[in-house]
Amino acid sequence: MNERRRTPSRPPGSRPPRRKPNPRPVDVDPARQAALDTLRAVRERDAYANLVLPGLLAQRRITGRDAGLATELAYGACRAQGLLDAVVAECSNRPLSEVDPKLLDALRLGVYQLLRTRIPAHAAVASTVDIVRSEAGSKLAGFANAVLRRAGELDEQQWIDRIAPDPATDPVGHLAMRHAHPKWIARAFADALGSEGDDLAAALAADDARPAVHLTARPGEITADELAAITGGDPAPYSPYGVHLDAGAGDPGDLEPVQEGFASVQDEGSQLVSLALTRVELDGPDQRWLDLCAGPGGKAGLLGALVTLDGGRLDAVEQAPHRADLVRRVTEGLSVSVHVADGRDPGLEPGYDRVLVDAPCTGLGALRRRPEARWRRRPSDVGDLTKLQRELLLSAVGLTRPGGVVAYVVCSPHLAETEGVVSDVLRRTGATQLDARPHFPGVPDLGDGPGVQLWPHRHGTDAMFCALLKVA
Ligand SMILES: C[S@@+](CC[C@H](N)C(=O)[O-])C[C@H]1O[C@@H](n2cnc3c(N)ncnc32)[C@H](O)[C@@H]1O
Repeated sequence: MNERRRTPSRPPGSRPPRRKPNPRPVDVDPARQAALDTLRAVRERDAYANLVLPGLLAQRRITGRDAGLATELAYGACRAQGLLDAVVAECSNRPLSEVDPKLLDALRLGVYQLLRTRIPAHAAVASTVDIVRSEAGSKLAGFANAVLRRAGELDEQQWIDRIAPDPATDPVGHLAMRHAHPKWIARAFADALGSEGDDLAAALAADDARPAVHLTARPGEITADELAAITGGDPAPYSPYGVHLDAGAGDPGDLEPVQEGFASVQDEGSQLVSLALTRVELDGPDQRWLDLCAGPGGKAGLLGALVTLDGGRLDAVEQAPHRADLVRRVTEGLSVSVHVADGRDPGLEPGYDRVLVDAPCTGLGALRRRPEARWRRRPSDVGDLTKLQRELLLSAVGLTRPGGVVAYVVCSPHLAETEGVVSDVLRRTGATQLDARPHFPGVPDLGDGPGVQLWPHRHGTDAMFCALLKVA
């Protein structure tokens, strides 16, 4: 409040001054408020949108179409943040750094509705301005109104034409803006694909779309056909254990087979790389398997079920105790032992027949499943991670018997995390790299090998990488 206009204090015993009636209370739409609160939690607390929003919806009893709208707005605005900010910056008379962060969250939500939904422009503007007015008063509501009206003068394509770099001189920068990715990530995709054109555009577009939920039918418990029939999903195209559900299907955790442990939520790519490890022909024993980075247990659940059916055993190593607990829960009843240890020196007896290293990575291959991740990751993350990846893979090779096999997996197509790590470890050990492609039967477009890079736009999976190493 302005100091100079402060009301003088009232003399003792006098009647309190009549209060001005409050301005008309603003009806704030609960779906949009939930979306906005999610954006705030992501920005203020580094929260994960897909953990925050379901909690808010349950707490506020937002269901049905409203829940669908809140989800579309929250996840969509998180994904598109860089593009939305560029448009806000164009429409604002002050630099973004001077816009109050809470107001910026609301503007992102408004611009998202204008550019990327079919919500009529007047409703997108009015609902956002209402929220700003209810929280911050008329002055900022006026600012929001002015920015959003300007943003609504062009559609998404026209904004891209105006603000994205020229495709002739900066094709990667152009596609990065068009598909709302940071340029360094678009660059990493371009390097892995060997394309700065249509293939890159298709990869970024697929990465920007809301993905289908994939389930794994637990081997020995239920078949993929049975699981598809129960859940109303479709059997997956490549994994014999996979089922795809619609992107908009409700919370898969509520499905009975998932609650009963017959099925788990797992990207089909994650199933395929686990299966590739099991499909390599081995001479000699095949009873001791190891998962060196097991939490939260997606791959350990599948490998554990398969090795149990074969009469063998899986050791599952995880450094973080709470994630090791998740692995224990997923693998209950299977021949699996969970160890809380550092995979670089887990203190286990060497001589494993098959070893999986699903190393911590940038996660650039699963950005479509984590709405805010692309704006949170930094290029500097890559260096620290590749060092850890190399150390874990070296440890895995050391723990594997001669003639045994190691699968090195990351959910990233970044060449430093994929081929860079593998070629370095091959150089330092006597291991040889196998052609992984025959171990992905029926999967098309696997490139020149020997490693396999899966892609959302080609395979409908996360962009997982898999290299298979035979130990000398
Ligand atoms: C990519 S995730 C593994 C995902 C898991 N395989 C699945 O399918 O659910 C990598 C895991 O490695 C764990 N981790 C990180 N550093 C580790 C280390 N030095 N040794 C063992 N595990 C580690 C992380 O806590 C994380 O749970």
